[in-house]
Amino acid sequence: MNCDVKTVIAPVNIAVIKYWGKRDEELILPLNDSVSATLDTSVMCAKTSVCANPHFAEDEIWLNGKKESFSNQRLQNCLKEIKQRAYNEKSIDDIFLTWKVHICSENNFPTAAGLASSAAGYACLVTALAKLYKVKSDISSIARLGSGSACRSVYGGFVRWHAGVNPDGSDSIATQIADSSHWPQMRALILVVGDTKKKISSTIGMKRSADTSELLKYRVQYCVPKRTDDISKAIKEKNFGKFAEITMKDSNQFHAVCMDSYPPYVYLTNISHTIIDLVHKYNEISGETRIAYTFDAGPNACLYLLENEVPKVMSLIQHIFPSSSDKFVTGLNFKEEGLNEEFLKILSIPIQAKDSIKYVIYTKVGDGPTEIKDGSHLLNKDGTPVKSVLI
Ligand SMILES: Nc1ncnc2c1ncn2[C@@H]1O[C@H](COP(=O)(O)OP(=O)(O)OP(=O)(O)O)[C@@H](O)[C@H]1O
Ligand SMILES: C[C@@](O)(CCOP(=O)(O)OP(=O)(O)O)CC(=O)O
Repeated sequence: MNCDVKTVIAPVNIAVIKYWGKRDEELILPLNDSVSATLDTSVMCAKTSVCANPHFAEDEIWLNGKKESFSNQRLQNCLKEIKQRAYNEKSIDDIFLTWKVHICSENNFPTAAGLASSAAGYACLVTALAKLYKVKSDISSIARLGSGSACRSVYGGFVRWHAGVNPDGSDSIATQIADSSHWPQMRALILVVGDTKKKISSTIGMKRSADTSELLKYRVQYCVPKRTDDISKAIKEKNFGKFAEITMKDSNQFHAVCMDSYPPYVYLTNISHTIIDLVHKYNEISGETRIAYTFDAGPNACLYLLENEVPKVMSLIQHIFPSSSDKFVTGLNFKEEGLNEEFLKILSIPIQAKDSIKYVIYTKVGDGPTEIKDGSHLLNKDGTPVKSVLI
């Protein structure tokens, strides 16, 4: 029994205008547009293999080496919708759509830890299924059914998710603002403060905010539309100062919405606040905005900055947040830079307890999902997971 295995890798994305709040829970339709940068798959990615066969008894999924239940509604919705699309497009024989599928996926970074694994994971799954069923049209609205933010990982570069107005969600899709080559100096440093599962998931948190926060209503109506247009313009014009200011203000407002919810909930820790303080002081001393921070539903910071700033910022982070790890920084290579004593004095941020930041991922803006054609599948031709992925 041989089947055609399709394998795809897909990126994470980190929003600069945050998606927070749904107008439809089942179709995962957001209250507002959002904007993100897609990060390079050579550093962080999900990898997914899929295959279908008339002899498979049931749909099966293995995630990070473990068999998981296929009863997950979001997973089922994605599969159902991609088959529907294939049927509408007449891209393959109808009989193929009745066969059960096997799916095997793994992330090369922690799952469910606020590092956008669901975004990379569902973008990867839906793209792999689209390859399997030869679906050619835009699939961002199908990735959206897995996790809202996943629709932005379907494209590389800088991406906007349009909230849309149609009740069926047909216009709630992602489009590219600029591709990955547009702003080649743009870099991201992910400062991992905690990589354990968060107490309040994004799904639960944003529901509570949509139900109770007055500030969220104000944000959706008055702040996000202007910010979204302004940041798209800043990206197109490569205006880092503007890009950074909007990014930080939007992150701060999102976390203020969490506090404005009832009961309130908090994702940022003291270390997150020290990072915020550090960035503002750094920018102030520099006389211009050279670093932006943004925080998702967790304590980890994503710093956006330009490549020429990386050596200094990285040395500073290693100085303020000492580590006992010899693998403190992973990802792209960079040169160390000596720190100026005078600069440290003016900065006056105290050195933090060892390992307050667990590790740093250094990456850049990258492309969308890509099919892997070198044969390094996660499924064997008989649909069983390859041995090395099982734990
Ligand atoms: N590679 C993958 N393939 C399929 N599903 C995945 C994959 N990776 C993650 N998921 C799904 O996403 C869930 C984790 O999503 P969750 O939103 O809790 O965490 P996160 O995406 O890491 O954090 P955040 O959305 O706040 O950035 C997993 O439990 C799983 O259902
Ligand atoms: C803070 C965020 O990262 C929230 C992401 O929320 P999810 O996309 O994980 O939520 P669901 O649609 O319920 O799966 C902001 C963002 O990525 O825009």
